[in-house]
Amino acid sequence: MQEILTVAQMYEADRRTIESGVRGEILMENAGQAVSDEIVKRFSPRAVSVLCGPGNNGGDGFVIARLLRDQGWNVRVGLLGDVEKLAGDARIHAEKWSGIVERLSPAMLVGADLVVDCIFGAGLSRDIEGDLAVLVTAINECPAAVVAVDMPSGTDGTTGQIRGVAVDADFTVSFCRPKPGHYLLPGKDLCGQCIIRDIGISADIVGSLAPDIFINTPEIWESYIPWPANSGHKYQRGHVLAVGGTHATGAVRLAARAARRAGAGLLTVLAEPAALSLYAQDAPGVMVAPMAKFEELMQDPRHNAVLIGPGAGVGDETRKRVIHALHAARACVLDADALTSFADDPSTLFFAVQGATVMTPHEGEFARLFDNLAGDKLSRARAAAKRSGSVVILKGTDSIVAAPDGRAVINDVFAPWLATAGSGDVLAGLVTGLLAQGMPAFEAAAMAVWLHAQAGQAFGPGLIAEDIPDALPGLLARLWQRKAHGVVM
Ligand SMILES: NC(=O)C1=CN([C@@H]2O[C@H](COP(=O)(O)OP(=O)(O)OC[C@H]3O[C@@H](n4cnc5c(N)ncnc54)[C@H](OP(=O)(O)O)[C@@H]3O)[C@@H](O)[C@H]2O)[C@@H](O)CC1
Ligand SMILES: Nc1ncnc2c1ncn2[C@@H]1O[C@H](COP(=O)(O)OP(=O)(O)O)[C@@H](O)[C@H]1O
Ligand SMILES: [K+]
Repeated sequence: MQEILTVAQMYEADRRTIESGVRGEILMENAGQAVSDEIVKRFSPRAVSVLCGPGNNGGDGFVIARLLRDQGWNVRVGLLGDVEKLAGDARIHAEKWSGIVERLSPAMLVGADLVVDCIFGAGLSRDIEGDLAVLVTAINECPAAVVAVDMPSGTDGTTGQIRGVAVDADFTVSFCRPKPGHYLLPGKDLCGQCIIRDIGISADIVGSLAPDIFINTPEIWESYIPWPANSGHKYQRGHVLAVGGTHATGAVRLAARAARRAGAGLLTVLAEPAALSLYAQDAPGVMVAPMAKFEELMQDPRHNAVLIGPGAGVGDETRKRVIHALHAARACVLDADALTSFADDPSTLFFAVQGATVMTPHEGEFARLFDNLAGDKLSRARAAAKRSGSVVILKGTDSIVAAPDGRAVINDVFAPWLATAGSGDVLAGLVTGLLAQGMPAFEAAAMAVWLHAQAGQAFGPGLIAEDIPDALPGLLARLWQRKAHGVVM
């Protein structure tokens, strides 16, 4: 599992490592070595300016400068403040640098082919302002390639937010484990390629911090995938009830296809008489029933998963069905209109949550339901999961899946092609299809986000929502191969 550590956890890992007998000076040497290795891998010797701040991020810079100069590079070093004011490991390494230390200013960029940003890392504590802001803007405007150490200066490691201004790096080398800010926007974009290097902090020490944020990889959920048994039949793969709207019928048709592709054994769309034939004619494998039968069908325990929201319409009818499904303790996926219908009274919705429930808001829907939650995306998603008692998928490029018990994953797959109408409906269907087969809510939500992102990335330009369900068999086959034969993805 690829753990993500908050900045506070990273400092604690550092502290415990030093307490266990590894000197901080060595960790800093290892950090500088890791960055200089990554630089040398990518560039031939050239004019490099290493820009150092007043803390340990700057200390890393002095190590990088020394190691590059030892390999024949033409290195300039600039420092914010005086060497005499540096403390601890940064001071030790600054004193090992025998070259000139210039004042940190945009003049450092003149003639540089490569800039190493060691101004601020994890210790960024306020907005970058004044002359420093001018310097950061100059870094972003100069033609040199930019390597950020730990974090692009100005990007908050925990939130990914810009504090004033931030360096826009070509690549970022960080240490031990990534921080949320490496994956949350805009941090993710500012990092460029993100490389995480070991610097001597053990896996045991990382484990002792009980990390509960992870990158969304198959290791998180693959052991929960409900693969059908050889002796299985369709009723063991769950029966989805999908509440279809009368007007925007495409939404549930997309969701239904995704739920079936995800493996749901049966799926029935409920709709008003005016729309019933549209759903019936859409795909031969879909069953339909009149909406008037909703409550009756809900009495049959075989109808074990319910999708409400895409194209459902905002209002009383949708509210009633949501509450009914939640009270019946069915696995529920609530999306779009099912969420917006509770904008005026979210606590009634949260109070009704009992069984496996997944809410899939985009930022707009999220704001309607959780209007007083502020802060970064990860914290808001986690707080929303706690408050609602449901698994929350807060969608976007950096989709978060958060569980009420505190676990969270962040999507790390770039797939901008997914920003297309109907793509969220497909995601909701995918989650429902997995829940119907008995997959636990957090794992089902995380797997659905992964499949969705992988499908988007694999299909690439030209993707429309209809393509996503049809990309699933290939991805599922890869997961199956991985289980059956240990094939690496
Ligand atoms: N385990 C690991 O990962 C390891 C990490 N290591 C490295 O250590 C780095 C963390 O070092 P760090 O704690 O010294 O913090 P750092 O980022 O240098 O900044 C603090 C300084 O900046 C100042 N300052 C802050 N914001 C400011 C602003 N807006 N405008 C102006 N000033 C501002 C702040 O001032 P203060 O708030 O105290 O007034 C303080 O002086 C980490 O990123 C990694 O590179 C490795 O060496 C080894 C192992
Ligand atoms: N730039 C992007 N990169 C990756 N995924 C994206 C991007 N923009 C949107 N998505 C994904 O596409 C889906 C869009 O959902 P939503 O906004 O509900 O659309 P719709 O209502 O049209 O179906 C979400 O799963 C979201 O995570
Ligand atoms: K930095």
